[in-house]
Amino acid sequence: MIRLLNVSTMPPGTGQPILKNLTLTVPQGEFRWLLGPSGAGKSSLLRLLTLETPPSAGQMEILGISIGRGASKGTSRAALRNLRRRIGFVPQDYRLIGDWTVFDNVALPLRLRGASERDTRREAFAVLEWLDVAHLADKRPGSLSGGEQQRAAIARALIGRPELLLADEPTNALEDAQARRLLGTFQELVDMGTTVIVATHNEALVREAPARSIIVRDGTLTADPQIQDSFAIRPSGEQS
Ligand SMILES: Nc1ncnc2c1ncn2[C@@H]1O[C@H](COP(=O)(O)OP(=O)(O)OP(=O)(O)O)[C@@H](O)[C@H]1O
Repeated sequence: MIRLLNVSTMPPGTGQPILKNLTLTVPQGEFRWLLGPSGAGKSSLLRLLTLETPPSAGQMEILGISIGRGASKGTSRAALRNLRRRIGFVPQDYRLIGDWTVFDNVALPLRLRGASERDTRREAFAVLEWLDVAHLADKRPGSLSGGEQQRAAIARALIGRPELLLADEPTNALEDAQARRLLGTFQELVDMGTTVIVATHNEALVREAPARSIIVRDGTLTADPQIQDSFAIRPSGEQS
């Protein structure tokens, strides 16, 4: 469950809020598209939800944990660290560590949790295979194509079986078939009780899997005109 009540964010040096008075609830196990024009605040909202940017005002609760103003002031560091490990994030710029292999990048969330090397290998290869990049496990990210890097970043976000998955434009470097396959993965996660929020400009993808949307404009939320009951992938070829 995500709950925001009148939340604003003001990253250091900005002087004014980027996100203003956001009030929002997303129940556990639901899917939301995160939509809005370029510069509207989608990435900023995801950074708030991944706890990278603390709220500057308002109240916020993520996966049952209340996040205080200034983050570290209101919630203990240990609680924030534990909470971060329950969240999977696919950043727009992938943020793969260039000196590490794809395998080590993808394994990181499990290693941070203290998983055994055997479990880490098994899980890492399972997600790498699922995303069709297992053959690249020993390569460095710099030698991969954009789409391969994006799939490695998605694998890293999925490996810990997160309770909350946040993805920033996760299909912009993917081919259509891969993007459609990713929709299937989102569906599986939602079926398992994961909350999934995906920022995208890909209107065709949204048409293919209509769902409720969080719509951001100028740092505020606007109403979703097309309320869908639940995330549902349309059979191929069906038109809206
Ligand atoms: N750290 C920061 N300092 C100053 N301004 C920022 C910062 N982060 C974001 N902004 C500004 O906040 C606004 C929202 O940016 P954000 O990246 O969240 O938009 P977006 O909806 O994700 O855009 P896009 O679809 O192009 O990725 C923009 O005007 C951006 O310049």
